[in-house]
Amino acid sequence: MPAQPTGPTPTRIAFLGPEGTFTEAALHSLGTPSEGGSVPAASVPAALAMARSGEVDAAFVPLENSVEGSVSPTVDGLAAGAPLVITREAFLEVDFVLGVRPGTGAVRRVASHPHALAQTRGWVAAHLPDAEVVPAASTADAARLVAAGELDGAICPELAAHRYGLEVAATRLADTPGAVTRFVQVERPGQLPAPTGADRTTVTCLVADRTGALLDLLTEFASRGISLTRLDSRPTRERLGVYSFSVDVEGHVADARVGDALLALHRLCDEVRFQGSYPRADGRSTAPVPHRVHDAAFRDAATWLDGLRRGTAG
Ligand SMILES: O=C(O)C(=O)C[C@]1(C(=O)O)C=C[C@@H](O)C=C1
Repeated sequence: MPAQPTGPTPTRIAFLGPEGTFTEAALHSLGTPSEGGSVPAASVPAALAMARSGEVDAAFVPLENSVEGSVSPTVDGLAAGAPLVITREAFLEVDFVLGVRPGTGAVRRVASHPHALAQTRGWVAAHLPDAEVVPAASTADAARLVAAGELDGAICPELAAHRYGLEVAATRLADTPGAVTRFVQVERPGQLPAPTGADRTTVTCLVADRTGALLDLLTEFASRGISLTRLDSRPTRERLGVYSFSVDVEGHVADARVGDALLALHRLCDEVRFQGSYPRADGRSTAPVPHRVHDAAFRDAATWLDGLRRGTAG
């Protein structure tokens, strides 16, 4: 069951457009936006910029796909620039059709979003071996370009083919059936969604280029019984070999073990960027954690230390 944020619902949300993208479908899966409430953006960076400037209340963007992995423009776009925090997420199963203008003969130039091209590489090699493959800003943008006569075929959601008046020439193009993309809503920092018991926290950490830096970082989570659900290393663009780590972990910053891990990361890393605690939407609850890292264990330990410092306990 999709989890809902507890803060005020944003009224205007920019999404990776144009109309007909998987991103739009995922946004609508969370509830029908009010009239004019969802605003198409030309790219992920454009959607994030609109949220940062206040032109919209939030941006809705793809973050990771079960077959192709992370969506780099989103991971990188959240790691740099004014802070944005994730407030909710959605999952959508993605499959693709080949959209063509009615009456099209040979498909010489076929386009889609790079993530979609990567997920249909095998199908294209088998069925359109001679076609030129062209990257597009999104799957729906590819459909729009085909409708405008600039390309012959779009690898896109069925909805986008219909939206741009294309004929569906082939279905089920995904090389790996059942692929799922995870989308996130990001907003300027404000009130956090309340903990639900099945939450996720996202942080990006910059650590000095030294032996064991990643191991040290992971140890802070492992030693507190915190499970990771995503780990990305991304170049900082300074020089070869310097990376930042973007991680999703189970739990909410309000949970003692997660808060304590973030304190440790703050001491350990050159920079820690908190990118939100929010309900997870995959319906999975947090893996059971040992008693030693329950909130009560942290409270007990703090009381004990306080007693030592006051000289009232031994
Ligand atoms: O182009 C779209 O329709 C998108 O929503 C983007 C996107 C992505 O970035 O991964 C979303 C899901 C699919 O994996 C392919 C493309």
